[in-house]
Amino acid sequence: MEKKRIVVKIGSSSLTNAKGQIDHEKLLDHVHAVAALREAGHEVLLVSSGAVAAGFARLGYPSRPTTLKGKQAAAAVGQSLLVQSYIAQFSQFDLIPAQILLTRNDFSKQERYKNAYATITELLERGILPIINENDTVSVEELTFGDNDMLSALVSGLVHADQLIILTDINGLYDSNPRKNPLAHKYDFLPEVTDDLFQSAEGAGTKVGTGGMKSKLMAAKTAISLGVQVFIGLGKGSQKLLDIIQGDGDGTYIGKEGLASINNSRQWIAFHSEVSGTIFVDQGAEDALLYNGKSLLPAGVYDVKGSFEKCDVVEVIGPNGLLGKGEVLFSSTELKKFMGKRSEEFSKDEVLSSNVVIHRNKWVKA
Ligand SMILES: Nc1ncnc2c1ncn2[C@@H]1O[C@H](COP(=O)(O)OP(=O)(O)O)[C@@H](O)[C@H]1O
Ligand SMILES: N[C@@H](CCC(=O)OP(=O)(O)O)C(=O)O
Repeated sequence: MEKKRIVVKIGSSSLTNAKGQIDHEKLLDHVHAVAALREAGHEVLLVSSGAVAAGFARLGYPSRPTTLKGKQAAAAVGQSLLVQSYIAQFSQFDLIPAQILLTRNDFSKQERYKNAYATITELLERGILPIINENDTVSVEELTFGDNDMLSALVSGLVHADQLIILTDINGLYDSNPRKNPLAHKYDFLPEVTDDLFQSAEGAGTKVGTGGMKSKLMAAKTAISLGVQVFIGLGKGSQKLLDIIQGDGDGTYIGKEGLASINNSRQWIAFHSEVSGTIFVDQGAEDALLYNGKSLLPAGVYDVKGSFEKCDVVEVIGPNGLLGKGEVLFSSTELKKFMGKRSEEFSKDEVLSSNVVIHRNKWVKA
């Protein structure tokens, strides 16, 4: 069988009980299934939720806390308990877990993003099992990934995974919430995530889950745009993940075969970068960028807003609105001087390291 790289996301509801304790039977079931995937030769990364859910009871909370400091304190306690359990259980399969806690900032700063990629790749090459969670204890509310569904989608793009498996407490996406509507119909396969699907998806099903099916759909949409196929559902026993990758899982498969993988520079520009300014371009430049796969040259630029440096990310506006984002090779001061000019109009003392404003490899359409 062809070796695959699989990201497995496990939700709080699939690891803990409502009393704020790790459910060791559930955890062990996942451990057996991950070990079987590894045994079959596949690479695995776990994105494990459950820190808050596993920690709150020990802090004396009767249920999952709602305040930021309550959640952060619970996560600090629960994360250690979770990883302790994983280390103990994986050791019987000679698998060594590595804890990776990420914040939004680790993705939005390009250097940190590249570093996260390098470290995870090194761990995988050495046969280690990365166990990833959000660094809840230090994340500021506005900077979080939203939830671990989105984190798992971004991680699956980062590592160019073959598949993202989102394990939850329900066997897939239904056309309405099956906990409320017994006649709800399950989707076995969805070629893509269309906007109308969001109407059928509601919030979390239990007191420990956070995002519900809505956030899983958002995550699936993101993963697919990054070239990663998705499965949302459940299973039991050591064969469950092998069954899922072979197409026999109990859930919803999303995305067609052969999705194009997106290189990390483009992923970073599209999903993580902060925009430092705006460039306005004419119709010729719009056609070059959108339809002809060309780089943006100064001749097509007629206005510049904001103050940016070379290698910052800017958004580009054409006559018909937002076109996309890209890494700029001119500072805003330089671009104001050269906009509207053709390369041959640059005088000798104006020779720059590049006459390209945004290279096509560092450009993503809106
Ligand atoms: N259309 C839908 N199809 C399936 N489940 C849905 C739908 N809308 C809402 N849900 C709810 O989403 C829940 C799973 O999300 P969540 O509780 O956040 O789990 P997790 O902890 O695994 O992230 C299900 O238990 C279900 O109640
Ligand atoms: N980082 C949080 C995850 C919160 C979250 O997204 O939970 P879930 O919806 O159960 O995947 C934790 O470990 O508690």
